[in-house]
Formats: sequence, structure tokens, C-alpha cells
Amino acid sequence: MLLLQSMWPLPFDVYVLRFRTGSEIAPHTDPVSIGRHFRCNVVIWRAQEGGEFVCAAPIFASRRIKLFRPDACEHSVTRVVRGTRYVLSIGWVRRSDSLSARRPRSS
Ligand SMILES: O=C(O)CCC(=O)C(=O)O
Ligand SMILES: [Fe+2]
Repeated sequence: MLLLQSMWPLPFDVYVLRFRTGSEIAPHTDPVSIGRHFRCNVVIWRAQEGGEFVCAAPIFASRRIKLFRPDACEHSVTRVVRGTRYVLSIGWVRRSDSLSARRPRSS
């Protein structure tokens, strides 16, 4: 369920995701056309069994909080075996990319 979406002050969205028993997400990336995609997922309700977020190189990960680059790091959610999982998912895109940092200074 989409809660909020805006292009200002930077493109962002806020979702609540519900994973019922039996649901899962296969490995994927979430590319953006320009910039770098960041996402902070807060697991507000854990499944009783399964429903684990998998990402090889998150920026930060604890039991409840997952900060990662969905465009750059393949991620997935294991099948919810028992219970329901709820996630508050906040995503944003930073338009500047690493190339702008490398732009030569005019002097
Ligand atoms: O529910 C999750 O932990 C990850 C869902 C997902 O694929 C995403 O937030 O990009
Ligand atoms: Fe994703």
C-alpha cells in the first residue's frame, strides 16, 4: 500500500508492504533511470517463521532495519512459512551519481 510519494525535495515514496503466509520475493534489483536508489525498510511486524530479507551487501542491517541500495544490490525475501510480515518501506533517489564527484574542477 502506497502511503506517500513525491518528487520534492527529492524523489521518494513510502509504502507499507504486507506478506501473507506463502508469499515471497524472488531475487531482483529495482533499477532507476537516473541516480542512486536508496531504501530503508523497517520490519514493523516479523513473520513467525520465514519472511527474511536477503541482501549480500546492505549499507546497514539489523533485525528490524534494512538500509540498502535496491538498484545495486540484488535482494529477496524468503517465503513466509507462518504468520504475516509487515514492512514500512521508505525509498528515495539521489540524482547525483559518482560521476559528478569525479568531474574535473575548472581552474
Ligand atoms: O520486504 C522487503 O524486505 C524487501 C522488499 C523489496 O524488494 C524492496 O523493498 O525493494
Ligand atoms: Fe526490491
